[in-house]
Amino acid sequence: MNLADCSSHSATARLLHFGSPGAIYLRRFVGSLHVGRCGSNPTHVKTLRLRSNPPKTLTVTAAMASEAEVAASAKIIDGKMVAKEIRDEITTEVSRMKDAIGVVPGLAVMLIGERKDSATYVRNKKKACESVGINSFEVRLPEDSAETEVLKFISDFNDDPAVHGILVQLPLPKHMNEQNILNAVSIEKDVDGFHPLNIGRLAMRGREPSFVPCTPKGCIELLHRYGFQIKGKKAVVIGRSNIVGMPAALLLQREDATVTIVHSRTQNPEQIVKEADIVISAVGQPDMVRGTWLKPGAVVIDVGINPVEVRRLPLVFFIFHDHILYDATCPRGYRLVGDVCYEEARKVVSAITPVPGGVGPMTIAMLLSNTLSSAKRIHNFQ
Ligand SMILES: Nc1nc2c(c(=O)[nH]1)N[C@@H](CN(C=O)c1ccc(C(=O)N[C@@H](CCC(=O)O)C(=O)O)cc1)CN2
Repeated sequence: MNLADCSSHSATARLLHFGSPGAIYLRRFVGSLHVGRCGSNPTHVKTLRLRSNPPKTLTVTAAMASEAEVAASAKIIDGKMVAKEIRDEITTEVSRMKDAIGVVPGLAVMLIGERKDSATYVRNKKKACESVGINSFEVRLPEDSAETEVLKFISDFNDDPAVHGILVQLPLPKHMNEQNILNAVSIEKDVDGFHPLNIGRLAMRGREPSFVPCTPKGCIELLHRYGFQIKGKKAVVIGRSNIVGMPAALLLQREDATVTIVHSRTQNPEQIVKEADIVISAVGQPDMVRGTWLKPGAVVIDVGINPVEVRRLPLVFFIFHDHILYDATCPRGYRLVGDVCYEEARKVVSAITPVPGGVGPMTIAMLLSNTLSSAKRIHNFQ
C-alpha cells in the first residue's frame, strides 16, 4: 500500500466523504506500508509494519527500504546537495573578490504585500546571501503601496553602487503592473533575468542575455552537473510561464535539444511527453504527470512545488480501507508535492528531482551566482 496514490494525489481528499465527521475507523492491517516522511522524498522511505499480533496492541516499527527496492528506482537528482556545492564555490569567489579589489557583491530584494510563501522565499534569499558573504538590502512594502513607490526604490537601487543585483519578489499585488516594474530594473542588475531585453536576448541566436532566470538556469545546471546529455535529445517543457516554462524551453534550445512545449491547450499531452528524453515540468498541478506519461529512461526535472493538505490528528496514521486518512507528522498541515507523480515516475525514468529538495534550492543558488557575476562584470573582475 502506498501513500502516494496520484489518482487523487491526496488519500485524505478521496476519503473524506466516507463515514461521518469525527468517526474514525482503524482497520487491522498486517503488512508493509510505504510512507514518505513529510517534507521528504522516497530516498528516505520508511517501511512501517503495523502488526495485529498481539491483538490488543498496535506496534509500529520503522526500517529503511530494502536495497533491492532502492536499486530498482531512478537516480535522485539532489538539488539541495548541488545547491550547497554551488554556495561553497560562491563563498570562495566572494572572498577572493573582496581580498583582491575590496568589493562585496550586494543584492537588493523587494517584497510587496503579505504573502507568507513570498516572505519565506525572501527570508531564505537573505539567509543564503549571508551564508556566502553577499550583502543584502531588503525593502518591504505593504500590499496597498503605490506602484510609483516601488519604482522609486528600484530607481534608487539602479543608481546605488553597493547594489549589483535587484529583484522584486513575484507575484506582485493585483493592482500593480508587473511589466512596468520589471522594465524598471536596470538590465545590468536584473539578476532575476526577467527584463524583456534579457529574455529577448535569450531567445535570439548569437545574442547573450546579461542574466538567465534563476529557476530554469537551475534546471539546466542540474542536468549539467549530473552529466546528462542535452544536445540532440528530445525535450518537453510542460508549462509556458514567463518565469519558468518559456525561458526553460529557450535554454534547452540553446543547448541544442529539440524542444516541444506542452501547455493547457495542448491536445494529447501524454503522447507528447511520452516521446521526451528530458521532461521539465512547471505547471503547478500536483501529481499531474503520471508514470504512464513518461518514456522509460527519461530524465525528469520537476519544478512544481504544490502544497497538499494533510489532516492532523494526535495519532500518526489512521487507516481506512487501505488508505491513510491523516498524517500527523506534518506540522505545517500540508506537504509539498511536485507536478510529477514521484512514486510512479521513479519506477519508469532513469533520474528525477524530488520535491522538495530538487529545483527549489537551485533557484536561490542561481540567484547568488547571478549576483556574483553581476558584481564581477560591473567591476571588471575575472
Ligand atoms: N522575483 C522572483 N519571484 C519568484 C521566483 C523568482 O525566481 N524570482 N520564483 C518563485 C519563488 N522562489 C523564489 O523566489 C522559490 C521557490 C521555492 C524555493 C525552494 O527552495 N523551495 C523548497 C521548498 C520550500 C518549502 O519548504 O516551502 C524546495 O523546493 O525544496 C526557493 C525559491 C516565485 N517567485
